[in-house]
Amino acid sequence: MSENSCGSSCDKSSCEGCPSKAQGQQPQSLQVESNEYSCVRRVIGVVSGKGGVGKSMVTASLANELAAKGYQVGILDADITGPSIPRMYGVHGPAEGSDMGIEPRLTKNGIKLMSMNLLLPTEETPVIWRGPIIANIVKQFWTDVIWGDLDYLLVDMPPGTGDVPLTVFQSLPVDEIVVVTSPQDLVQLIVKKALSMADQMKIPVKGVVENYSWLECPDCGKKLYPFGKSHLDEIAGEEKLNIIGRIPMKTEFAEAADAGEFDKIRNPYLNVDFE
Ligand SMILES: Nc1ncnc2c1ncn2[C@@H]1O[C@H](COP(=O)(O)OP(=O)(O)OP(=O)(O)O)[C@@H](O)[C@H]1O
Repeated sequence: MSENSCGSSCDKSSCEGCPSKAQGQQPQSLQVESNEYSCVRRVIGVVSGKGGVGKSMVTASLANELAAKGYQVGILDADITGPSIPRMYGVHGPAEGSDMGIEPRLTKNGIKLMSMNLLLPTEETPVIWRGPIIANIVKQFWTDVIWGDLDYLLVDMPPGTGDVPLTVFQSLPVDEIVVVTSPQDLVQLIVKKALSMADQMKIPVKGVVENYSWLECPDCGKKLYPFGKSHLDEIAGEEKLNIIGRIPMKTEFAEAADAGEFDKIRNPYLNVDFE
């Protein structure tokens, strides 16, 4: 595992020269600076052109696989109106703050989390805010949260290509994106929109993950394709995309997420050789 430039103890002076600092200083950039006690080596945005493809499950699976490889990993839940990451890990708020910033919460497998759900009075409280306020909260998750030393910060992006994802792309130094899709015709078109947005923002695409690729019959073991034929190979070929994984529908994934025990989940369908 490569060292990040911050060294082991992260303070203001040691963070000078860290990638997460330098990018914020680019001229004419809309990017905001990370918290002074954060040293984040790589920021990976997990996006989908639309909701309902299991983006949060894929984000958490990628985080688990990277953490299992020994990397320091964080998840910034930028899905402000539909935050689901803390619940999946059984992590509850309130997150605590100090003069230094807001402390992320830790999952049982050592992943740092920040999400709107950790700041709300109750987890059922709805977030009924307009886009600019939501986008500002996401910025604060970068500027005010004490991420410390991280090899990877995975950003669970809000679905779609609207105002909030746009601001997130512009404000955070997203190094690469992972696109999550499912095997439906309509999704193919929507993936192209997500790719086109990344292209316009000049953010490289690390690869694509297809979720809900198949379902195994519990009786005969036969593979069933409830969402129809996959178009992943076609789209990956056309767009020259790296396929990171094809994930089947598995009851254990949904059960672990519902039970707040997603830290126990390993996802052998993902290839996270990210270096
Ligand atoms: N491959 C899968 N097998 C079984 N359950 C899954 C799978 N992928 C997602 N789920 C479950 O489906 C539900 C919705 O998934 P998730 O919250 O990740 O995505 P989403 O809400 O569809 O996506 P988004 O974050 O794009 O709104 C969750 O309970 C999750 O655990």
